[in-house]
Amino acid sequence: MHTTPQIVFLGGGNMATAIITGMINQGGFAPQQIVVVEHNADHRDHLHRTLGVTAFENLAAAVHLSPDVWILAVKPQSMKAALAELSPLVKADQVVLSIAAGLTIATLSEWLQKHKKVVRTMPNTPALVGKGVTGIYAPLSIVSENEQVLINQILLAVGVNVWLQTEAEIDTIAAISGSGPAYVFYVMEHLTAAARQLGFDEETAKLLVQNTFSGAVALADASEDPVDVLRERVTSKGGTTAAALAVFNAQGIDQALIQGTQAATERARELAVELAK
Ligand SMILES: NC(=O)C1=CN([C@@H]2O[C@H](COP(=O)(O)OP(=O)(O)OC[C@H]3O[C@@H](n4cnc5c(N)ncnc54)[C@H](O)[C@@H]3O)[C@@H](O)[C@H]2O)C=CC1
Ligand SMILES: O=C(O)[C@@H]1CCC=N1
Repeated sequence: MHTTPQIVFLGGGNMATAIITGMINQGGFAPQQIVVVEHNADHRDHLHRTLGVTAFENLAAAVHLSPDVWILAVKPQSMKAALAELSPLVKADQVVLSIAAGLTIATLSEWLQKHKKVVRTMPNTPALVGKGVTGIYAPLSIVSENEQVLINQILLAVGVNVWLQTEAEIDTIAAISGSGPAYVFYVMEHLTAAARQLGFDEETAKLLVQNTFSGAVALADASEDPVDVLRERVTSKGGTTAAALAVFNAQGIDQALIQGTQAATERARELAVELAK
């Protein structure tokens, strides 16, 4: 590994930009340590202008690069074509870290001419504001301790990391924290609609819901009590909250959450097969 690690991103869209922003603004990385290969000129300009990183249009312009870590940040559907170009440039001692949903280590390794040091991660979109959760699966026998430290440092720049023991856990973490922001937005969306039905205008409904969510999360963060205790504290006996919760329970919302996350896990497994083609 270089004394000052070098990182190359393949793809410089939303997620790569979020990670690079975190690496430079919070993670202690210098712009000189990072290069991006990105087809889109606007994305390249943005990365160069705002963060000072070098951005190349394609891998042909980047053949001289020899990074410690390649980060795969293109969409899953673009990955096969991207790896066909990348494959000849990857050396055995370099880590290839994927943030793409659904593509297994076996598939990525296959597309990289059996490259061994492949690490798989499952980020989530709050990474865009530095509050992400990233699941990381790195086969520990083939990724050194120094490499693990570097991977941890890169992803800590956009939130918290959870190191997983098996690759199968990437699918279950996808069902919780990967897709989870969508579940939260779903509840926010429908609570906003409920507020509209009760007569609030759009702006007030949004304000009520947004601040109720951020306030409740801040309270849970600040409190040592678990969320069920916090919930009970809001719920007066025979009061309004109890009336609402009785309906939620009767509708089986608790069970729906379990079944929904099971469906997400199953879909992740199916996607792995579909995307491998
Ligand atoms: N768990 C989750 O919620 C999330 C996971 N992800 C994963 O992150 C990855 C990136 O997603 P986004 O940043 O949202 O996508 P994006 O579309 O914003 O960025 C991808 C970029 O790759 C570029 N690109 C495509 N092929 C290329 C190639 N061969 N060489 C160079 N550049 C190329 C495109 O021009 C584009 O700017 C995806 O694989 C996705 O699965 C992203 C967001 C959230
Ligand atoms: O919906 C998806 O398939 C991806 C994985 C986790 C979040 N988005």
